Amino acid sequence: MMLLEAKNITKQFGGLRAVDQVDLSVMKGEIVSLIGPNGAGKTTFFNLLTGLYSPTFGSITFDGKQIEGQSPERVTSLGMARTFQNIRLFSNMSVLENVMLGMHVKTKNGILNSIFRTKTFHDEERKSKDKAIELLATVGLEDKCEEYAKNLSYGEQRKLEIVRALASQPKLLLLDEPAAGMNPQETLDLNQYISQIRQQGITILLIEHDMKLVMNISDRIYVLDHGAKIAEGIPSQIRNNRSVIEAYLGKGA
Ligand SMILES: Nc1ncnc2c1ncn2[C@@H]1O[C@H](COP(=O)(O)OP(=O)(O)OP(=O)(O)O)[C@@H](O)[C@H]1O
Repeated sequence: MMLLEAKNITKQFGGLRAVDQVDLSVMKGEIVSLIGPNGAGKTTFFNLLTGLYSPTFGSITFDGKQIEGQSPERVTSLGMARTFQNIRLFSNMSVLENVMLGMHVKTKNGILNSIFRTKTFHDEERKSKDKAIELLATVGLEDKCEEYAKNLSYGEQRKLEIVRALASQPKLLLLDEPAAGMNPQETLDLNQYISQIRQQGITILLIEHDMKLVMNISDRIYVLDHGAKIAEGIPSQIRNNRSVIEAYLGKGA
């Protein structure tokens, strides 16, 4: 079943076409990677999917609904969550609070329940807290609930960002360079963790520069260069694709 279908997506910044007529689709349950040299348009494409930018042209269908140009809050509430290339945690809040904030979109607590601190409010808070601890335990961070996010190691902060995204119970998780700055062991752990997330029924779209991780984990790969899609296929097809090799290494490679 198709979960995400982007058609003819184009984003123009003044004279620059950062994304140029890209078609991309993701089936439910897949792990799909989006790769390409620096400046290829990958993050811009994520920003278009998640509502941070509106496309200049093109349509995006997610879980049967048109979402192009919708607000990030609306897109999150429909079941899409993401992490960022540069970690965006609330560094002066605790690990637990960071995850609970990610959950906010799904809790039933309305403004009145929050103001009057009703029984519903307390019940919901308790449920959210238990769920957050359960999620943190999947990455071994349950003992660090009360730590400030800023005191976690870099690898732990990356994991916390993923957990926070998962807290909104997404159907589709977008990961923007999750292995950036990780050592080989942390990258191996991440590989396993992403596979576990998929086993829970969550579909994954990944931007990543670590080719070992990409080739290992992806069902399919899309390659962008200068905003345009230059290849798509399974890992073995992409590894041997002439245009892809040239995009990374230059013509004559
Ligand atoms: N808000 C913006 N305004 C103007 N130009 C932008 C904007 N955002 C991105 N760009 C430009 O669009 C192009 C694509 O950038 P983008 O960050 O999407 O590439 P990327 O593939 O994610 O690169 P990297 O791998 O280095 O993160 C670049 O030339 C960038 O300078």
